[in-house]
Amino acid sequence: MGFFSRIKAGLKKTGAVLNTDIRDLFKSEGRLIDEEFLEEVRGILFRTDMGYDSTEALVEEIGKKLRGRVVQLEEVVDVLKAKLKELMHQPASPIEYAASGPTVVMVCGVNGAGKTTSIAKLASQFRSEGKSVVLGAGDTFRAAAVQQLTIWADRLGASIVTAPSGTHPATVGYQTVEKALADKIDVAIIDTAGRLQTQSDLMAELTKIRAALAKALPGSPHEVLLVLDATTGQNGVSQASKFADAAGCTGIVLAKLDGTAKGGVVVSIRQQLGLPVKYVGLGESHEDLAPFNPDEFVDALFSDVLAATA
Ligand SMILES: Nc1nc2c(ncn2[C@@H]2O[C@H](COP(=O)(O)OP(=O)(O)OP(=O)(O)O)[C@@H](O)[C@H]2O)c(=O)[nH]1
Repeated sequence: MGFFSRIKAGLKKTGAVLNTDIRDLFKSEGRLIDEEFLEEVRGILFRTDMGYDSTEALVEEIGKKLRGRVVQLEEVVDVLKAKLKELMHQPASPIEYAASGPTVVMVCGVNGAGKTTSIAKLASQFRSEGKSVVLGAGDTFRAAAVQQLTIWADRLGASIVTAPSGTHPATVGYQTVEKALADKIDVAIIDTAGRLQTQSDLMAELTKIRAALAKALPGSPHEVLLVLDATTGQNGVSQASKFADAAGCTGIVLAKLDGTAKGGVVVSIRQQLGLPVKYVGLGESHEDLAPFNPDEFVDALFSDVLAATA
């Protein structure tokens, strides 16, 4: 499946809410765009977890372009799509590769967000591009996490650096980058233990891990990816701001987008934090990761609404 059909399948739940509800606004021949209509659209957009600012920006745009006119569904959808694309615009390349030497990617997030799965997916993607990969098992608290990552490394043909339980994760990060340098490995992906954004000591630890990577290879980490569970909707936005402060996040991997009707949170993250969504997780297999492309995301989100009226 190409990106479009995969993301369309992944966005089924969000799309269902959005498309059915918007279509329902147009039961008769066209609809007058007045305050009542705008209020109804506001409610629908809000339910997809787009957040206050994005919802207001979209409603305002519809008002500005169409207020006082009787229009068809397509015209409203066109305005929504154009504005959404504008709100989410971001650089095309998901990963900022190092100019030379290994590219170092640090991965963080709350417990159960989908970090390990996302690391496996990223490793799989890099391997399919012919890149060599080393994983750093930085979750030294949980033996199971190390085990799981080791299984993925074997399966995907990646190297792995592990350390005895209780080793400081910054040490594992440092050693992983050292190995990448020594063995001329293209990409080092450093796992970190899950933590809550309210645990200030653990958040400070992220700053230390980051510093250790920079010490092992100045200029690294090249990417610090925060894995967010899309099903948490707006909660993800507050998580992201804390992680961004502590770890200097460069982008988001939005996991579990397939399991939620809250896919609109993508818009909110971009708007409120300025952080690009770099990848989306669309299932549990190591192949279920897609680089995020805002234009295709928007087209996929609204594809059913137009198909139904075609
Ligand atoms: N449907 C779906 N499930 C996912 C996705 N990503 C991860 N999962 C599932 O979410 C659960 C948690 O994923 P993990 O990768 O173990 O999460 P983690 O953040 O590493 O967890 P901790 O190490 O406990 O902090 C697992 O059951 C995964 O299979 C996704 O994109 N879609």
